[in-house]
Amino acid sequence: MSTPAGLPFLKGHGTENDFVILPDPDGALTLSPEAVARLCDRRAGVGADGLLRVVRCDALPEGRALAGEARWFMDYRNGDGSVAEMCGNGVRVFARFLWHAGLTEDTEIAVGTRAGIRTARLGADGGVTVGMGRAELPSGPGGTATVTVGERSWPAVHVDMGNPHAVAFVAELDDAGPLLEAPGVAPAEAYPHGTNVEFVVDRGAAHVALRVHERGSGETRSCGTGACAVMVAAARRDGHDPAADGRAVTYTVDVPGGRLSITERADGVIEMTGPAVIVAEGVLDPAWLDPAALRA
Ligand SMILES: N[C@@H](CCC[C@H](N)C(=O)O)C(=O)O
Repeated sequence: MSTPAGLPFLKGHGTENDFVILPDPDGALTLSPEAVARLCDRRAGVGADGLLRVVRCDALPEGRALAGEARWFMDYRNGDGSVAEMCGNGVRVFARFLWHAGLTEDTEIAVGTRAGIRTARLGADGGVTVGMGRAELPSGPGGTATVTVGERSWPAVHVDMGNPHAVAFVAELDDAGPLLEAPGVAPAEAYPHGTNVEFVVDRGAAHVALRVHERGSGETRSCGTGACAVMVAAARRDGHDPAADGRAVTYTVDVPGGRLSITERADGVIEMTGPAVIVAEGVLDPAWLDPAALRA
């Protein structure tokens, strides 16, 4: 009697924001939120903040419009199984995976995402630089918000990096407490689909540190889009606006899991550089997760 083959997977991280990577070039898998949450479960599953499904752009309805610009689509899911538009650390790990798996020979790789094309450049030192697009800072009532944890509240800046962020400058990173639940954010209408929340302190000139509570994942050790949102909020606060004054600016952003270097170029495009690591690869036991259940 032959045993059914299990599903191949990899595990990777970028500044300790960790991911289950599921190669699915032909888009044959149907990933329910429950299946994703099970895979990302840190006790009963593989364990991760999120999941990166690797699909050809032309094999996925959401990717088809991007197929002329990118071969691969990053289908990103949060640890609770919800879908998100973008994941900055994820794009670096995704690009590293494509190279690792021999799916590309290019060191500059266009990746399709729900927020559009992101281009990753693999460095010889293991670092990856990603063109993250331009930040949007909505003006008007939705441009600022109030973030609340327990009894404490802070004003926050709304920054859109393809996905939503509320950036709050605080005196100490511990001020927000253990972040066991999603911080409250008001007005709710500013974030109709929920938001990621970053707490930020200064470490020096053009150098900040953050903690993050990610929508759909909880507190994580890093968030690439969050770090970019923080960089932009800090730059505007410090009087820098490259797209307006033509002068690029670079910030160091420390996250609990490492360090990112983020530049806002004179054309307003944000570039983020940081590590991307493939940790392990293996096969899911078919007795634990029957691949047929994902191909239904
Ligand atoms: N960790 C990611 C962001 C993942 C998506 C986020 N939780 C959301 O729901 O928008 C990053 O590195 O950017």
